[in-house]
Amino acid sequence: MSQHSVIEFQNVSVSYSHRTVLDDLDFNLENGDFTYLIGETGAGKSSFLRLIYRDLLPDSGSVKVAGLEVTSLKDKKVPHLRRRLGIVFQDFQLLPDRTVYENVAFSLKVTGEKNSYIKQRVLEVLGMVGLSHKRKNMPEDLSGGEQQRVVIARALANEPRIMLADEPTGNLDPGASAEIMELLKQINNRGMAVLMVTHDYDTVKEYPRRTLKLQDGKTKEVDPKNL
Ligand SMILES: Nc1ncnc2c1ncn2[C@@H]1O[C@H](COP(=O)(O)OP(=O)(O)OP(=O)(O)O)[C@@H](O)[C@H]1O
Repeated sequence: MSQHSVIEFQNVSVSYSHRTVLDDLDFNLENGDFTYLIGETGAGKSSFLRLIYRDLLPDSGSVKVAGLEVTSLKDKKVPHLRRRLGIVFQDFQLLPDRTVYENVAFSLKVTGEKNSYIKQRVLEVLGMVGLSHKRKNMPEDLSGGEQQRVVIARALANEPRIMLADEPTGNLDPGASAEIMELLKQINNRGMAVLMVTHDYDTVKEYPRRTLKLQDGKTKEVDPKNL
């Protein structure tokens, strides 16, 4: 793994019942990169992300994430890997019966942090996403964009090195999408690598970054302005 890489795939292949989804693929995400992963429905974007947080093992090849070889990682080390990742997915929803504060605190409690640290850190990350004043509210009191910002705060709480975002602007109106993109940009400017799966080409054009298109099992770099 190069000194600067935070994710490195080498010769990665994934097939489901004889359908090859990723085909001898190489991929590299460097420290501080911001990369979009695009591709048609069924191209394999979710499978690509699942490899990174060890929800899926490849049929062959090597997957290195934040210095760990994921393919040979013991089960008990998987939480250790996931703490190095901030995960912002549409299906990682907030707990509806807990306040905003508790939703963010939860991810720190499971790692066994001290209460005094948890309090300080939760207020810090809620401040970063501009939602300290909503800490006592329930998720249902928040707009979709605000809820997504809480999800981002929760993902930031453990100070991950890499942010994985799957369609973070998927269900949001343009104003809320812009807020989420500004936030991801800020997070990236602070040095965190961001890998974002999206179908939202308007956002990609507005915030152009390295864009990889997944097609026929491989990634190809495309010009984000010509999508
Ligand atoms: N567990 C599975 N068993 C069998 N086939 C699967 C499985 N998971 C995914 N597939 C198939 O593999 C292909 C890639 O799926 P994947 O979800 O990775 O694509 P995607 O690019 O994320 O799609 P979308 O944009 O619709 O979310 C699809 O044809 C899908 O039906």
